[in-house]
Amino acid sequence: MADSPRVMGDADFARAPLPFSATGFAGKTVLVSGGGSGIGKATAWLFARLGAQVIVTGRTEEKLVTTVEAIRAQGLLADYRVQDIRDYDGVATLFAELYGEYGGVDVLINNAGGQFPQPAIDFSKNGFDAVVANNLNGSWYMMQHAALQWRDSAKAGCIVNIVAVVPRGMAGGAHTCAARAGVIHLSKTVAVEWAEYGIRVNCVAPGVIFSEGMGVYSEEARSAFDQSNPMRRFGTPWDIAQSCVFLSDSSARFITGEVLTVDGGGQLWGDLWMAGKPDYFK
Ligand SMILES: CCC/C=C/C(=O)SCCNC(=O)CCNC(=O)[C@H](O)C(C)(C)COP(=O)([O-])OP(=O)([O-])OC[C@H]1O[C@@H](n2cnc3c(N)ncnc32)[C@H](O)[C@@H]1OP(=O)([O-])[O-]
Ligand SMILES: NC(=O)C1=CN([C@@H]2O[C@H](COP(=O)(O)OP(=O)(O)OC[C@H]3O[C@@H](n4cnc5c(N)ncnc54)[C@H](OP(=O)(O)O)[C@@H]3O)[C@@H](O)[C@H]2O)C=CC1
Repeated sequence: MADSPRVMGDADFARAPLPFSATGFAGKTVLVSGGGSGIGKATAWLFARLGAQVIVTGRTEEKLVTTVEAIRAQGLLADYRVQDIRDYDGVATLFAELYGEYGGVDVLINNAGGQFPQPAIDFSKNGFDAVVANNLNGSWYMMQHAALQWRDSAKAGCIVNIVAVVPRGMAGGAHTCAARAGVIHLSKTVAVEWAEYGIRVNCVAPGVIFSEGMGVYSEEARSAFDQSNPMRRFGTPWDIAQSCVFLSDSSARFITGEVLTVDGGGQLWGDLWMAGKPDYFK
């Protein structure tokens, strides 16, 4: 049971922890999946600059090494592990190793993922399965192993799942839309189940963010992306990194089960076709 509430006053406000203080994450270990590029790389950098020991994971060692070396060159703390998030046993081993080496992680930024653009009617079985395995199953394996470690070591924890803006669907990305909706509702559910362990679970839904990942899309589709929100521009990986820090810091200590949409208003105005707009809709 939580302590009885007490009205905060001047003395409390003078001392309450500041979010985004330059050393706010000192002594914390932050695991960022997909940290070798784009949003994950930016997020690893920001946590490292705020004092955290960051660990980046992904499938391609070269990208992880480049990220870790650049962060270390600034005198900051970074390490990497090669891991495919779709490998359940590998994810279990990753968390066991990090527990042995770093005493576990404090924050999981579940960012690894992606998809290919294609009209849903043309999906092959393997194509659909690969995207769901990547974004839903893989994200879940990471969430569950983080939570198991926190529960078993009686330690609080925080998860931020990077999803996508799915309330209106996502034309040309039905597979990823299904998977991300799954992650959002997994998050809302375990935010309740895991509150008793001191674990907060939130999502960040990025709109169009200009990252290395944009290379997955055709020039025709990509050239319309920046017109899919009322700000009429792309967001940056740094925009998403800051949202991840907000949700992981004391700024969000009373926030769980939430989806923070960071899309320049795209969910309210404009349309996005991941595989290009069919003539019928022009
Ligand atoms: C715009 C705003 C919204 C979001 C933006 C972002 O997310 S930006 C970030 C964007 N960043 C990323 O997305 C990066 C991460 N993305 C990825 O790694 C891949 O997209 C992945 C999720 C498919 C990984 O799957 P994997 O390693 O398991 O791949 P695999 O090679 O083993 O293939 C498995 C099946 O998928 C099929 N298939 C694959 N490509 C295509 C295609 N273009 N077309 C059709 N089908 C395709 C492939 O043919 C096979 O089926 P088959 O032939 O056996 O029937
Ligand atoms: N950019 C955008 O506009 C948007 C992005 N997103 C999501 O944000 C996240 C980051 O995307 P972004 O930075 O833009 O693009 P990137 O393609 O640069 O990032 C995806 C990262 O995830 C890693 N990854 C992919 N699959 C796996 C896997 N199975 N196991 C481990 N690592 C994996 C990739 O590394 P490697 O291939 O080496 O494993 C890569 O570093 C993704 O989930 C993406 O779908 C959502 C909405 C919009």
